[in-house]
Amino acid sequence: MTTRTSDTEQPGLPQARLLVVVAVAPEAEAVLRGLGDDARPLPLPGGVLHRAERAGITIDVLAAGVGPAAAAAGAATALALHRYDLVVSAGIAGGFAPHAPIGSVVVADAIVAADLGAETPEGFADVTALGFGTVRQTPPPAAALAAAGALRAAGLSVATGAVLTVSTVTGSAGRAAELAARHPGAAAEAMEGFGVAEAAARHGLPALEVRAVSNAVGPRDRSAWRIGEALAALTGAFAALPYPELLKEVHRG
Ligand SMILES: O=C(O)c1cccc(C(=O)CC[C@H]2O[C@@H](n3cnc4c(=O)[nH]cnc43)[C@H](O)[C@@H]2O)c1
Repeated sequence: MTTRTSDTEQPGLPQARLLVVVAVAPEAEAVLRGLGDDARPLPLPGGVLHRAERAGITIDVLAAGVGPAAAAAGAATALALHRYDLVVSAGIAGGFAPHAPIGSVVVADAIVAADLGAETPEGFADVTALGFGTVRQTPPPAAALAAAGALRAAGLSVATGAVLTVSTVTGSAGRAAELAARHPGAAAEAMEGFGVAEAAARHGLPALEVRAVSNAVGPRDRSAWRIGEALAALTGAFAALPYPELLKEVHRG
């Protein structure tokens, strides 16, 4: 039988738990460095969770793979096997100019599936406009605000706005302009947030998205990606997030 409690949990005194879902191992390592690097591995079907403790809170980090499907499958697996209070999608991202320059950290105020829909003669129609499904998950506003405030207080360059989830990395100015026009004020583009947030929603849990910007959304220029800089910003963000406050806001909401 599957159990949803951990070996660290006291009966009658459930420990607060957070699940962080990233795409690839270097992102998981960056997050874990921010948490203090004392994580231990726990097997999970199709992957490995790395469990850290911070401020009395259990934080599990999972590298679930690139793209919304892998992210949703990984998150759903962890959520089925363990109890969590909050889920965070994290990693590197493309930033929309001028809101989110390279090296900045983006805290999502909306997590939007930006290419889930159909092309029509009148242009793109998302699945909500087509009459089924949703393309937007909204992080708890107070928790997102608390996260952004703490990151700013720690000296990080922080932007807030929608983080778009796409299945194809934008590689042209035309596509960047089209996305920006459809989602005014969008701060970043990545490939996993909506999958993670959908999995969380199925379990009745809130989700945040925290991204460090490695490149500008626009014409493809691999030489301009600053992955090391973004991973360092991700480490800084996970060292500075106010975990007890986030969980308090989530439980209050
Ligand atoms: O274009 C390339 O050659 C290339 C080289 C290395 C990595 C990639 C990726 O597509 C990584 C995708 C991975 O990183 C996130 N990410 C980072 N920047 C963006 C972006 O501008 N648009 C979408 N996703 C981005 C994403 O969440 C994936 O996990 C490409």
